[in-house]
Amino acid sequence: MTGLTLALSKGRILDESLPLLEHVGIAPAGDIDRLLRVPSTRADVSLVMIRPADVPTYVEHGAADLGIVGKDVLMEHGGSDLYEPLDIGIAQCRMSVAAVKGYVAPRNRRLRIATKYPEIARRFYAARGEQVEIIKLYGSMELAPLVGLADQIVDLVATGNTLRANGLVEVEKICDISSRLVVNKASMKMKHAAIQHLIDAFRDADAKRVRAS
Ligand SMILES: Nc1ncnc2c1ncn2[C@@H]1O[C@H](COP(=O)(O)OP(=O)(O)OP(=O)(O)O)[C@@H](O)[C@H]1O
Ligand SMILES: O=P(O)(O)OC[C@H]1O[C@H](OP(=O)(O)OP(=O)(O)O)[C@H](O)[C@@H]1O
Repeated sequence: MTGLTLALSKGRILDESLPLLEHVGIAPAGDIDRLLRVPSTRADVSLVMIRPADVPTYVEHGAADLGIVGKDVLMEHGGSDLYEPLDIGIAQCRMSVAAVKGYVAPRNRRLRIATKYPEIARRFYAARGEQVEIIKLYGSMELAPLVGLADQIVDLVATGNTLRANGLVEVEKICDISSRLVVNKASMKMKHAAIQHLIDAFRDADAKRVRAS
C-alpha cells in the first residue's frame, strides 16, 4: 500500500477543510488541537498540521506528498516547484489595496505600503510602474495607515468588516484568493494512482459543496 502524507494549514483552512476531508474519507482520527501528525480514517493517509506559510516548503521537499494552502501563500512563496492541480474553493477572499477613507496620495515621496505579502505587493506596484517603499508586517495591517506607518496596505479582504471597522476603504482588488491542493512533483510520478484518486475525490467533494451552497 502506498502511504500518503497530506499537509494541512492550521487555522481557518483546517477548519474549512474538515467537511471536505470527511467527504474524501480522510477525516482526522486523532486530536487535531494537540497532535502535529494525525492518522486519518484511511490507513494509508496521514495528516500533518503546519503553519500556512510552511505548507509549500513541506510539499516541495517531499516531507508531505500533498498540501492544502491559500493561493496568497503560493503567490508570495513564488516560483513554487510543485503542482497545483485543483482549486478546492474554500477560504475564499481577495487580495486588495486599502487606505483610509478620503486618503490622498503624497506627492513629494514614495508611497509607503504595509503588508504581510511584500512579494505580491512589489509585483503589483512594479507592474504599474510605481516605485513604492514596502513595509513588512506580520498581522493587523489595518492599523498601519491609522497611525501613519503606511499610506496604503495590501491585505486579504473577505466581508470587508475589518476594513470598515477601522475606517478604511478598498481602493483596488489585486486578485481573488482561495485554497489550492498542491502536490510534490516526484510523488505525482511515483504515487500517481493514489494521488490522482485523492485529487478526483477532492474535486467531487468541492462540486458537492458548491451544489449545496
Ligand atoms: N478573512 C478571510 N476570509 C477567508 N479566507 C481567508 C481570510 N483571511 C485569510 N484567509 C485565507 O486563509 C488562509 C489562512 O489564514 P489564517 O488566518 O488561518 O492564517 P494566517 O493568520 O495567515 O497564518 P498564521 O496563523 O501562520 O499567521 C490565508 O492564507 C488565506 O488564504
Ligand atoms: O474582510 P474580513 O471578513 O473582515 O476579513 C479580512 C481579515 O481577515 C484576515 O485576518 P485574520 O482574521 O485571518 O487575522 P490575522 O490578522 O491573524 O491574519 C485579513 O488579514 C483581514 O484582517
